[in-house]
Amino acid sequence: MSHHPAIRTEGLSPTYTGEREVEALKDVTIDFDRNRLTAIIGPSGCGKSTLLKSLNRLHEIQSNVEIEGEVYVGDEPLYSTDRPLPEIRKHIGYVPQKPTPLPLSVYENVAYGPKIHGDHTDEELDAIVENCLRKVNLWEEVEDRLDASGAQLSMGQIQRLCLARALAVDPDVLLCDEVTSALDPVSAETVEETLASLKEEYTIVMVTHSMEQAKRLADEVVFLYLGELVEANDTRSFFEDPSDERTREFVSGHDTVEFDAGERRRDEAEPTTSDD
Ligand SMILES: Nc1ncnc2c1ncn2[C@@H]1O[C@H](COP(=O)(O)OP(=O)(O)OP(=O)(O)O)[C@@H](O)[C@H]1O
Repeated sequence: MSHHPAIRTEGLSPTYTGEREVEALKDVTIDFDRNRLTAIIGPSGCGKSTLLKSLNRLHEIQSNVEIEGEVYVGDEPLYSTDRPLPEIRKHIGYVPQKPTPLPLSVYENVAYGPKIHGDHTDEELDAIVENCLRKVNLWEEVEDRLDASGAQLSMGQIQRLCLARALAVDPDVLLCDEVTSALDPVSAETVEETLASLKEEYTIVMVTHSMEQAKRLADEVVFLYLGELVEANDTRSFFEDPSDERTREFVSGHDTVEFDAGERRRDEAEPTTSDD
């Protein structure tokens, strides 16, 4: 347990309400340490996306969800609060799986958030855009086409543009939902390198289906199984000396477990809406 987590959950139990109720997470209490990259892994349907989205109340946009428990961003509660949601969300950037630029220029994709959230001069905006594009190692590739449409970039460049867009409002925490899974191997590697450098400055929580990626990038690993937090540990201990039998099984032959758990979940409930 960290003494100064950037973000933490306490007894978090989100339930999707609909024709059939699904308790997607069961009483999950976890700290996400500052300036660390935490990978959330586990079989299909175990609640990875739900946990990630609970960390900035994103699932509320798409689904009927009832939340028990709380998320704290620093000391501030995310759920039992009167503060406007956009103000809280500003501290928690979210990057989805599918690289999706806004239908705007490269420059405006990054400037969009700061323009909404603050009162900046043109010079300040220029500096924010350049700084964020440099942080994601994209500046040199796009500095001569800042006015071109963001959609004209390659998929790997777009994903780094999305990261730059998330950084532009100066968040503390970055939530990354399988951000390399839609990319070719070379682009995925570039995005991984970017994440590795960003964790020096930000707290990153990342969902991944790739154990190898978790091993390469993560400082901490969180393993979920059927909505339960089974094990959370530093990456090395997690993979070399897992303490729970389910973790051992997953680490040594995760494909089988993934199939079984996915089937069980699908039997339990059919989601009414997709969250992907
Ligand atoms: N919008 C929804 N409505 C109802 N149930 C949902 C909804 N979204 C997810 N669920 C259910 O909640 C549980 C957790 O889903 P979640 O998407 O968080 O898992 P996951 O680990 O991210 O899965 P995957 O690896 O397949 O993306 C599953 O049983 C799923 O069917």
